[in-house]
Amino acid sequence: MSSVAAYYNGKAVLITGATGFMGKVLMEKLLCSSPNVKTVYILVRPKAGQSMQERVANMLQCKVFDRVREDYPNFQEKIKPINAELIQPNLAISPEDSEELLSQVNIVFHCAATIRFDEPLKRALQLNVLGTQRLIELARQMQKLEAFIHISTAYANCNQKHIDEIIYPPPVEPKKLFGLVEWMDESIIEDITPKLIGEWPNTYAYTKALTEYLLQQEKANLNIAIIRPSIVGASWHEPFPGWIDNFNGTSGIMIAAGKGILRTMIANNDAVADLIPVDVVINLTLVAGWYTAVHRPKNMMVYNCTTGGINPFSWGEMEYHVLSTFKRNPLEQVYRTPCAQLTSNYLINRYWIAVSHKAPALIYDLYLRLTGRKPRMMKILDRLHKNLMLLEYFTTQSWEWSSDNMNMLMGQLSPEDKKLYNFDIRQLHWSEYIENYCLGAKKYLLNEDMSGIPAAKQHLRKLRNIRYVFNTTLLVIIWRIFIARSQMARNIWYFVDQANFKAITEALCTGHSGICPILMCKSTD
Ligand SMILES: CCCCCCCCCCCCCCCCCCCC(=O)SCCNC(=O)CCNC(=O)[C@H](O)C(C)(C)COP(=O)(O)OP(=O)(O)OC[C@H]1O[C@@H](n2cnc3c(N)ncnc32)[C@H](O)[C@@H]1OP(=O)(O)O
Ligand SMILES: NC(=O)C1=CN([C@@H]2O[C@H](COP(=O)(O)OP(=O)(O)OC[C@H]3O[C@@H](n4cnc5c(N)ncnc54)[C@H](OP(=O)(O)O)[C@@H]3O)[C@@H](O)[C@H]2O)C=CC1
Repeated sequence: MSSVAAYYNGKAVLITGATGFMGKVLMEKLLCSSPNVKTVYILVRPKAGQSMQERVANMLQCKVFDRVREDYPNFQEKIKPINAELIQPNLAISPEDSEELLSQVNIVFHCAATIRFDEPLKRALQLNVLGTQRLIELARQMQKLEAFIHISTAYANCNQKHIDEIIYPPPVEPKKLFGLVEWMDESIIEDITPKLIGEWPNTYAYTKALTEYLLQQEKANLNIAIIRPSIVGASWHEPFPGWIDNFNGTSGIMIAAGKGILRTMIANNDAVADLIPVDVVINLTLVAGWYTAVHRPKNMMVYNCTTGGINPFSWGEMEYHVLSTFKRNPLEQVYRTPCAQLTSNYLINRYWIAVSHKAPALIYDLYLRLTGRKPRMMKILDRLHKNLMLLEYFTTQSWEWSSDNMNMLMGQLSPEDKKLYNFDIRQLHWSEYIENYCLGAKKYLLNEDMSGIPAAKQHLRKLRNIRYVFNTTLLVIIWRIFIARSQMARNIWYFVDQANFKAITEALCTGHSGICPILMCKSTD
């Protein structure tokens, strides 16, 4: 029997952020690998007019739970949702629920966070930093707690070029900012945000750095470990290849490229695209939970969970594999044929934005207007450009992360555990992974069926023909304008015309055509 799986059997586990991308995969893997886990408590808030119960019922219908549903049809009985809101005092957990958590929970996985790069600082502080502080306060009172695992990000310390598995002190004490959040007006906080976040590219990475430091300060006798994944992508193997459920980071950009909307973006072709499959992160997280609880390391362990130093992959390679996959397996009703390029030159990028993004969008929106429909392409582009601008910081630079603790953890595993909780990314074949990722985005994000590929290819052919006709018409119009305005152009045209006339007459007389069909002029032989 696997030691890690055996550890979780009979344990009560608390997960925050269980309705999110990583939380769902964590819950699924836990229930699948340790079906005798005692209880999985999940902190869930009501949202978008749905009660907590409705949200959980909907979530459990999700495809990601197909495997566990098939293997353990009663898995839902293990899940106990708790109404909670991380930005409220005491997490807004009722006294009864709180009592149950305090007496039962053995291990906490803290995944909840706002991951938006444009989150106002006040909200990011309230949720990411203060929310964690509140959870730690709760954890301190848990009588049977064995480990507390916090999910951070590999980019929390992106102001460093080489990132070790240690906690870096932030420029401001997190607790000093709590007061600010309480009394200062939101608009004033907005105004001073650039000054406060300093070298950090956004409020997300900044608050994640503050949270790591806070955990170190608040640790006391708690057994805490921090997991720092880089850019989390679709699953590699589990629960099935290519599973993804959001448009964050890479996924939205991939789809925009596949739809033919994205033609140019700022990125360094040679910079490392530090993508990590979600199942790798979750396997490492579960193993770290076991290790923290069983071995109780003296110092708080930090696990950088990245690929760049072990199995590097660049943005240039990413571009190649994404486009190649979408050419072979097109998305439905694409706007234009997928064709895009990465450039680190801002001028060239601006040029292509004007020529290849905005001009066609204006024409398309005009066409929609003329046919009585609502124009939408410029709106989509505005959103895409905003998104790209926020990601630029990450696509133009490379970082180095040490991964000694991840390697150490691997060394602790039995062959059986290594298989069951595989996080050995040396085995990852990028071309295969990216292909599955793109197909996963097609199937699970856009709900497109693979049987629609022949029709999608037909649509691509139609677009190609439209492009040929459009380009030829444009060329003729430009040439006509040129001829009308330039004597030299008229002379060339006259010369070509004469040459063609001669060639045709000769051919008619001799029965042999020496005309070059492309240039429509006589070949030189
Ligand atoms: C040239 C060939 C290209 C080949 C591919 C190359 C890929 C390059 C990718 C580069 C990626 C670099 C990523 C670096 C990231 C480093 C991150 C560090 C890792 C982390 O620790 S954190 C996790 C990452 N966090 C994020 O990624 C958050 C970034 N996003 C945001 O901050 C916000 O989403 C953003 C960008 C401000 C946009 O906000 P907004 O405009 O308000 O839109 P929403 O995201 O709220 O979405 C609203 C709504 O629309 C749906 N949606 C979003 N995108 C698409 C899409 N492309 N197609 C269809 N629908 C989309 C979205 O799901 C929402 O729907 P709802 O129903 O939920 O309302
Ligand atoms: N995705 C990525 O690329 C990376 C993610 N990470 C980290 O991994 C963790 C999980 O990320 P991911 O799953 O992608 O993020 P998601 O945005 O998919 O999930 C975030 C989760 O946090 C919950 N949450 C947000 N606000 C609150 C609140 N006020 N009260 C209670 N719960 C709340 C959300 O609940 P609700 O459904 O109610 O909104 C959701 O369950 C985060 O800590 C993130 O920083 C790290 C590196 C990369």
